[in-house]
Amino acid sequence: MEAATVVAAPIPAADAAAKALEKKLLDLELPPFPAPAKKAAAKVVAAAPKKKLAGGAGGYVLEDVPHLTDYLPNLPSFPNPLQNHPAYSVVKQYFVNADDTVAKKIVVHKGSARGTHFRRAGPRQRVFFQPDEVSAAIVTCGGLCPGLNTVIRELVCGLHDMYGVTSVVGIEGGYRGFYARNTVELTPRSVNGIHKRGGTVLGTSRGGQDTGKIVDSIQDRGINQVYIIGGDGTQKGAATIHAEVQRRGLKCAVVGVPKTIDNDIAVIDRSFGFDTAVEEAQRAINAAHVEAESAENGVGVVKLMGRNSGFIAMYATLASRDVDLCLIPESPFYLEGKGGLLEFAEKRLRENGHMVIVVAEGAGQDVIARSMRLADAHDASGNKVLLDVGLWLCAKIKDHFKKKANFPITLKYIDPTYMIRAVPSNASDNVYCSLLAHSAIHGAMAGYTGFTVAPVNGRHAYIPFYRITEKQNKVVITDRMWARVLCSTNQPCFLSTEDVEKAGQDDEEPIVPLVEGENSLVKAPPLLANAGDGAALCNGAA
Ligand SMILES: Nc1ncnc2c1ncn2[C@@H]1O[C@H](COP(=O)(O)OP(=O)(O)OP(=O)(O)O)[C@@H](O)[C@H]1O
Ligand SMILES: O=P(O)(O)OC[C@H]1O[C@](O)(CO)[C@@H](O)[C@@H]1O
Ligand SMILES: [Mg+2]
Repeated sequence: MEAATVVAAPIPAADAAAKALEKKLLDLELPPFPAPAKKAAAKVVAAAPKKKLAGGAGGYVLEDVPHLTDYLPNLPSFPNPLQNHPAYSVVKQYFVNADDTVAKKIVVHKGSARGTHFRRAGPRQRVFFQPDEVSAAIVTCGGLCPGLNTVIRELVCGLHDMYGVTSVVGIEGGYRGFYARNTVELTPRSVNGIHKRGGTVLGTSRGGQDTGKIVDSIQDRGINQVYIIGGDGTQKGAATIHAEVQRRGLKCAVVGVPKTIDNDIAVIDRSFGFDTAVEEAQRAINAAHVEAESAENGVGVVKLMGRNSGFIAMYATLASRDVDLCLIPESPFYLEGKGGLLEFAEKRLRENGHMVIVVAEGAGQDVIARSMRLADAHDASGNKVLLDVGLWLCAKIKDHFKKKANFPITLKYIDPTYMIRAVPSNASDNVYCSLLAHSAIHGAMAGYTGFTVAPVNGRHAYIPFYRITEKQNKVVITDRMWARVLCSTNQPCFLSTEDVEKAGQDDEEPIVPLVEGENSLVKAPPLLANAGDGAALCNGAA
């Protein structure tokens, strides 16, 4: 049977790109590998994070967030209007205790230190803004993510319904909208129903982060609460805005709401929209499976988002159970030779007659760059522009089987990357977004600033910006979750002992020494073979 490639919209452009890529791959006269282009210098003021740490008994550490009174000591406070709110006044213990904190690590050992804690999110007895004094602004930055509109809606409605705030504006088109665009008035009426739509009603962008101009705009417009919804880059920008607001002595709370479809923000449990994205990815995987099953030696390849972190691919694989091979940025792989991807594909096709491959867009970038000898390119925010691993992989697989006698394959490529992030959020993400927005509002009203709000071990917490931005959240390939994936797909793990050691170096928590029969297997199995040998960690397991 003839091998075929199906690429999702826009079909003509993608088809042309696929052909061009295939031609490049097969071209042996490659130009010399050029020096990587220098990353464009970010036009931002570097934030100097001032850590607010407090110690306690038993190795307890509170990594606290800034408060407006840190630099405006004489700010008056007022009773929280929620005390008289018909809905909330009947709730027993509605206000959180002043010293409630949330533990970062909840699995502890007898005698281990209590460790890092964050300030618990929620309404306080006293607030530092009168409702009619608040002038709030909301901005969305970076890529799209299901749930952006829900967060916007709940910020507007929450400010209005809980605290009686009526002055809320939207900043259009991301950070640059602060100084390049007019604001748009947001009312409960104007945002009603937007949670049923994908995208962001405010628009978004990358680049254009000019801290000086943004804070000028905040100051000129008299904005005193800024809600900044965005990913790791956005939160770094928010940190610089907060630093500048504080330097100018403005009474303005700067609040980050973490958004990332890739789930690459550290510390937090998961990001909003992630659930929806995984659910949507199932539809593409199902389609790939149906196509693959219906053809002789059918191969379905699905590319999912995940620039540096392969969480969507990992969870979509685990949820689907139809996937034979999951490739993520954190786990290097190789194609040729014993234990390589092509050998595995051949084996799986001989056994099952079809296979499904899920590949995160950031997987295998080094391998592709080497084979194509391409230079690095970056987007307006300084993020690396990725090479299309999906098209590359399809070309390699097709090429491999073309050379095999009596082994025709039918390959279908599905690229739903933008489809999974453009959909509206599902029910559980909608609830999550609402709580997130409410926690953000309570924090700002209580005078906290310079923080990101998110669940940590199931409890909402206020986390200092530096904690969120110092490191990206990545799939730990030496962790149980990735082992579960390997066990479910029975794919090779491709790792050398060196790779495993390197992966272990990033582990944040010290590894507890293994005690045979307690926290380790009684008899350690031969874990991994050398690269090139490629024996799977979980091959043969159920
Ligand atoms: N180090 C930084 N300091 C200040 N601003 C930054 C920094 N990195 C990125 N930004 C700004 O933050 C905004 C969003 O950044 P970026 O495009 O990287 O998306 P993101 O917030 O990381 O979201 P995602 O990656 O999930 O799409 C851009 O306007 C960008 O200029
Ligand atoms: O094409 P855009 O809008 O720059 O976004 C693509 C990137 O945005 C994300 O969705 C979020 O960072 C990544 O998964 C993806 O690489
Ligand atoms: Mg990012």
